[in-house]
Amino acid sequence: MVKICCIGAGYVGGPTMAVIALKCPNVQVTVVDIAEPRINAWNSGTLPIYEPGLDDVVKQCRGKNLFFSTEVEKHVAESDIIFVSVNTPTKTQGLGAGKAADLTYWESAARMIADVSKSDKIVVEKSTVPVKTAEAIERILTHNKKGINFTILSNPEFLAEGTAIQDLFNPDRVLIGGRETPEGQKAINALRDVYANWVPKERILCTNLWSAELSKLAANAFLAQRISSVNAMSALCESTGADVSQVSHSIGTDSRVGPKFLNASVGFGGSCFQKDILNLVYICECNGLPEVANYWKQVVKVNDYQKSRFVNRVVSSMFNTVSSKKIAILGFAFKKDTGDTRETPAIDVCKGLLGDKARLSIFDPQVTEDQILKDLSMKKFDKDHPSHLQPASPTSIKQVSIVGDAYEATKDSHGICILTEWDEFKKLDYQKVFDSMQKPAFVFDGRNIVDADKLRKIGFIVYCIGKPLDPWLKDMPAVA
Ligand SMILES: NC(=O)c1ccc[n+]([C@@H]2O[C@H](COP(=O)([O-])OP(=O)(O)OC[C@H]3O[C@@H](n4cnc5c(N)ncnc54)[C@H](O)[C@@H]3O)[C@@H](O)[C@H]2O)c1
Ligand SMILES: O=c1ccn([C@@H]2O[C@H](COP(=O)(O)OP(=O)(O)O[C@H]3O[C@H](CO)[C@@H](O)[C@H](O)[C@H]3O)[C@@H](O)[C@H]2O)c(=O)[nH]1
Repeated sequence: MVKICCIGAGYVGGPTMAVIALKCPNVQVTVVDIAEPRINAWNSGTLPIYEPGLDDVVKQCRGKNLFFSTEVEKHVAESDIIFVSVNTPTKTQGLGAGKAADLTYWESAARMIADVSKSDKIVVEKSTVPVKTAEAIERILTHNKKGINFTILSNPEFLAEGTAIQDLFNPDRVLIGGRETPEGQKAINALRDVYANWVPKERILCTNLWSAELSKLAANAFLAQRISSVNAMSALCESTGADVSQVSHSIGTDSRVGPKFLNASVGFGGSCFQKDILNLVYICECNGLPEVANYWKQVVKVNDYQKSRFVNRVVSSMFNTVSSKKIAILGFAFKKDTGDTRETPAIDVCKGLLGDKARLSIFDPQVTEDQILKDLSMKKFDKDHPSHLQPASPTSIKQVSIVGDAYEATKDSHGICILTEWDEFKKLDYQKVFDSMQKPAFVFDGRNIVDADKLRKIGFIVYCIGKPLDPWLKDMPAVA
């Protein structure tokens, strides 16, 4: 029986390995992590991450051919294939701080693999890493060879949170990169055989190591670039009376562009896009390509601009001050169907409004009070580091309250900011909401999910990203 071990039981390691276990009953899969609470949660009835369909997959194979353990060294030593799916966050200190990937966790995993291994291993990069990382990892693995052969593969993950299970069941492609040597090709074939249990052959792409590593960064850069492009257009739409949804639709019907991933928003979030683009920028700079670096840097800059534009719109619409006004924040996760808040635009929007002395009442159906308070007190980039490096307990913030439903959040408020596209926010009784609010009552829809005309009929002043402006909003001072 092939034995797989995955180091890192996070958003990628957990779901990915659960699906491999489900689809390959003849493979034994063990997911290991140094974080004991996380492993305990994987072994309990309440999984550590919220992902539609995940509970069901885990229930079907946990205890049969899927195991979660903190005995990292033991399982690494016993396995044939080792996936490494640890964090690769943005460096916060030292050379490349604020841009380069922090490979501390990867390096310590690689050193441990080298130390405990007693038989040949295939080591698979599952984490997103800078191009050429495999070369460095190879050096670590072979520094004390003991006659063991380590073959390194790059197998980046393309799942998106909220749809992880569906993405893993039916991936657009699985990418495997390896050395162009007989050992490299043999390792590629071994991993291809695992995926071939459920992924059609033509969707398993095999490349050299550097193409696979770079393709992951390039894929995220291209995806994020689409969002920044449409968000840049949204600003122009608001100035001209064009409607960004109509513009997106018109562009997306060109089969060369395609219709997906063209929704204007308050900005993209999530643990990957910003981190991976900054990493790409750093790699370009290190390779003496400042023009290429600046091109990609602009994608992040436009995203920051979109978030501050949103805050400015809220403040300027409300007589240029939100001081002491209650603002309801509906949604804090970076997208719907996840409880993940890493790099969520809600953090920057809330901090911006707090900077103008607003009182915030925040509701998200999947994010806990502790998490929101931690996020609002944490420094940029700290969030993606393991929890033992984060503030132990959240500090309460005077102007912020976290509430249990949308009606409580909006009661007596002056304005509502919709920051996550949860389905339940589309179905609220907006007449009831309006009746309970201060007047004039504002809705700032950062996800373009409400029926704006219906809300206007009720009496709201409504702002939607990239849509023709209400007369009220047009008359307010220009937004930077
Ligand atoms: N989250 C996503 O949607 C997604 C998608 C594709 C790729 N990725 C990439 O996958 C990687 C992991 O992302 P994630 O979201 O799963 O992160 P995560 O923080 O949810 O999980 C990483 C886990 O690794 C553990 N860990 C760190 N060092 C360890 C060590 N030395 N030994 C054992 N365990 C260790 C941490 O405790 C943590 O539980 C990152 O490189 C990320 O860029 C993420
Ligand atoms: O048209 C769109 C699409 C997305 N978003 C926002 O973009 C962010 C990222 O969304 P999404 O890509 O769906 O989620 P992630 O889980 O971050 O997945 C991305 O990042 C992963 C980590 O690398 C990759 O594996 C995935 O392929 C890639 O889609 C979220 O804030 C979305 O709200 C928009 O604003 N407009």
